[in-house]
Amino acid sequence: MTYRAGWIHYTNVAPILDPLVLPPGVTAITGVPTEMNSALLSGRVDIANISAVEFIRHADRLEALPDFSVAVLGAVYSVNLFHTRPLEDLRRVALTAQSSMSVALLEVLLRERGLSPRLERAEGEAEELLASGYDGVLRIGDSALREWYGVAGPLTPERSMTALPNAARGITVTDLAQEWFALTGHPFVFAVWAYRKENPPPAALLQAMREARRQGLGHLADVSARHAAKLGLPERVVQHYLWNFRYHLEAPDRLGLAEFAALAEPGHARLSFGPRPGEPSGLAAQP
Ligand SMILES: C=C(O[C@@H]1C=C(C(=O)O)C=C[C@H]1O)C(=O)O
Repeated sequence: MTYRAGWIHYTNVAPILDPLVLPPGVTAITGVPTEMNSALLSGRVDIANISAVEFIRHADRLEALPDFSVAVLGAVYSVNLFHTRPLEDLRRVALTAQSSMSVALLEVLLRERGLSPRLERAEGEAEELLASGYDGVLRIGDSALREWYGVAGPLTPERSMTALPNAARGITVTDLAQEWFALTGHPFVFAVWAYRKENPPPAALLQAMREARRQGLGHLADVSARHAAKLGLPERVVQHYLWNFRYHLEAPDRLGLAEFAALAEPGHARLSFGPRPGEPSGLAAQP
């Protein structure tokens, strides 16, 4: 029987997905996070890298791979609130329909500051939406990275990624993962690789994914060069962007995930993870 995968194929997953050779009997489709979240939950695919908040919300039905994540400690550069007023004065914020995780993160961050602007779904370029009456716009993924660089760039020999300004032309960019780090001191996990508990992936797929990640991270300059050309961004930007991700769901990532789960979805079911490589079976330890 065929095992069906669903991949969110943003640039941040390229170090795992670009070199991936699917084993026989496994097929794959691609889409944005909200599409892959619903494809997994409705049974159209058997495994997907999904918004971590959906894994938390459906922890009774889903299990996650123990060693795969899209996480960061500090800035992420591609989950951004673009705004024209200070956070405290925001009235209307446009949310992207592509994301479930960043919306949940924004809600937690606003709640922690006692803020409650109106949140509405609206698609389009951040600058256009800001010109059309929104004072905040949440964007994720490749377009958010590009739009961030449009505000913060250009990179010069003297100015590294971390020295770029976070405001220009009246637009401030607030990086939500950086805000999470300021609040908790922990990494933020955007995505995990989840499957329905009764239908775990074949060992050959796991092996292929781990091999692909080794290849991708081992040749990060090549992966970055390819994607920099596609995105129209300098190689140095994409290299820093990709180097900055944490792809192994390590102990600090799980701590951040558990902390987010407690804040965003109190009362959620216990999170379960598949056996770590080399472990015979059963659930891996909780943080
Ligand atoms: C950091 C990002 O991570 C992605 C953001 C997601 C979301 O917001 O729901 C889901 C999967 C992640 O791969 C990004 O694409 O900018």
